[in-house]
Parts: sequence; C-alpha cells; structure tokens
Amino acid sequence: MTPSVQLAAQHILRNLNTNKRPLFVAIQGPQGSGKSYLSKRLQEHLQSPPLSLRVAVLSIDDLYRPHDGLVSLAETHPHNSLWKGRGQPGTHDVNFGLELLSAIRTGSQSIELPRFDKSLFAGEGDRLPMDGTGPIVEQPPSIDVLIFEGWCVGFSPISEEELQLRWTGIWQSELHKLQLNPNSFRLQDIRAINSTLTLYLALWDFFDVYISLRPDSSSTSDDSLYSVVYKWRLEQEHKMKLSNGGRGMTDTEVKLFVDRYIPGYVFFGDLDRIRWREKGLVLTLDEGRNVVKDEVL
Ligand SMILES: Nc1ncnc2c1ncn2[C@@H]1O[C@H](COP(=O)(O)OP(=O)(O)OP(=O)(O)O)[C@@H](O)[C@H]1O
Repeated sequence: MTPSVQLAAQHILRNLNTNKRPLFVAIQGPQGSGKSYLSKRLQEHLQSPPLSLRVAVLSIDDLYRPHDGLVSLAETHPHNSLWKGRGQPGTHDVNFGLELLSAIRTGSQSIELPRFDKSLFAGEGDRLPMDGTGPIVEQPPSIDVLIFEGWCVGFSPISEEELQLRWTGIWQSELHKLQLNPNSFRLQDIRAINSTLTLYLALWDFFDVYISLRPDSSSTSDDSLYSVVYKWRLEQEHKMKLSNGGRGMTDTEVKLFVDRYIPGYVFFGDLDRIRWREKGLVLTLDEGRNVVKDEVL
C-alpha cells in the first residue's frame, strides 16, 4: 500500500465513529495529483477484510449541471470565460448535490449515484440518465464511508477586501511566474466564482473529514507552487493517450486547460483551519507524488 493510502486510511479510521455512519470524507487536490487514484485505493483497502467496510465513492465531477444547464450558464454570462464549459464553481448543480448527500446521510433507501459523461456533446459532457444503470448505494443499513473527491472541494469564499488584495498581489505574481495570459482572467469573473462558492458551503457542511493533496512548496524556489500541476496533468494525459490509441488533448491544450483552474487555487484554495480543525489531513507531495509531509490540522 502506498504511504498516501496508508495515511489517509489511518485518518479515516481514527475518525470513524461506530454510532454515526456514514463518515463523509472529502478529498481535495489539484489536477492530476491523484485524487481518483487515492479514492479508488482507499475504497479497495477499506472494503477488504479485516475492515470489510461499505464504501461509496463520488466525484464532484458527477454533480456538474446537465449539458443544457452548462449552456445556459455560459449564455447568461457571455463574457465570463471561466464559465465557458464545466469545471469551475458555478458549473455544478449544488441543490442536486445537497439532495444526494442528504439521501446518503439518511440512509433509508437505495440510491443511484449520478454519472457525468465528459465525452458527450463533442467533449462538453452531459449527465447520464438516472435509469438504474449507474452505481447503486444499497441502503439501509447505511454505508460506512462516503468518499467525495474534487479539485475545489472545501474551497471557501473570501471577503471583497481579500479578493482585491490577492488580485493585486499574489495573482499578479502567479500570472508572471506561470506565463498566463492576463487578458484571459477578469476580476469580475473571479468575483462571480467567489459569490457562487457561498452556496457550496452547505455541501462542505456534510463532511466530517478532509484530506488535501498539496504540492511541495519547499522544492519550488522561485517557481510557482502550481508549476507541478501542469506536469502532473500532462503525465496523466500522456498515460491516458498511451492506453487509448492517442485520443486526448495536445500538450498546448493541457496547458490552457490547467490555466483556467489556477485562479481557484490562488484565491479560494486555502485550507479552512476552523472548519476542519483536527479533521483535516494535509499530504504534501513531491513531483513524483511521494508524500514528503503529513500533518493533521
Ligand atoms: N500514488 C500514486 N502512485 C502511482 N501513480 C499515481 C499515484 N497517484 C496518481 N497516480 C497516477 O497519476 C495520474 C493522475 O492521477 P488521478 O487521475 O488520480 O488524478 P486526479 O487528481 O483525480 O486528476 P483529475 O483532477 O484531473 O481527475 C493517473 O495516471 C494515476 O494513475
């Protein structure tokens, strides 16, 4: 078992209360950091004897608005490039997510988990019909653990004052370090994401435990902390293309794809230490995704 799986499993088991099930576990990390990998390995480990727990895994990607909802969001905000297509806060169906998490918490009936198929509508994606062909969470009794993973899980809105400070400070520095096109990002679009994040707090309220995968800042010197995210995401795309006969994004497309997510980390990605006090596990990863530090905060 890799150290990240071992450390995350220990953190989950420490917090698993025999009287209160399911335990809601959030996993956050940047693109290509290994959230899906960690979620899958954790599920396998926790389900195996002697633990034999009942574990379901869900991605925030499966909560995207259906295709028509994504189109209507983009059309009603034609100048907001961050809402052109899925990905950012605002492109998920938060109410649908709240109903789903509520039903899992109540545990009184079986539930089909949603699936978002990214290949539909020429790559724009759509939610698949909930017709019984998706993964089913068999209830009652309640499952033991729900793992919910996503790049922006747990992100918090910030004050207008903080938004302005970051815009003129750290954001300008990241634009330069990562050679981002400044014209691609507008303060009002980041402000719109900030407003919509307020709605997401009700989703985060469900979670008992938080696990965050973070790049190692000590190895980056003058570089941006986020440079490694490009490397991870590129590796992931190359690996996928090797296995599917070459279908996927070019290296330039991967760069542009990751660019769109950088404001999320810079503006909203700080760990909410009050919300996750003693329930937050931060795993710091080197470029090879090896854990170089683990901290419960
Ligand atoms: N600990 C690890 N050991 C070996 N390979 C790993 C590890 N973690 C992740 N990987 C590999 O790295 C790639 C990216 O991992 P994964 O798809 O889990 O990332 P992700 O954070 O879910 O990305 P995204 O947000 O883009 O979906 C995959 O090819 C995965 O197999």
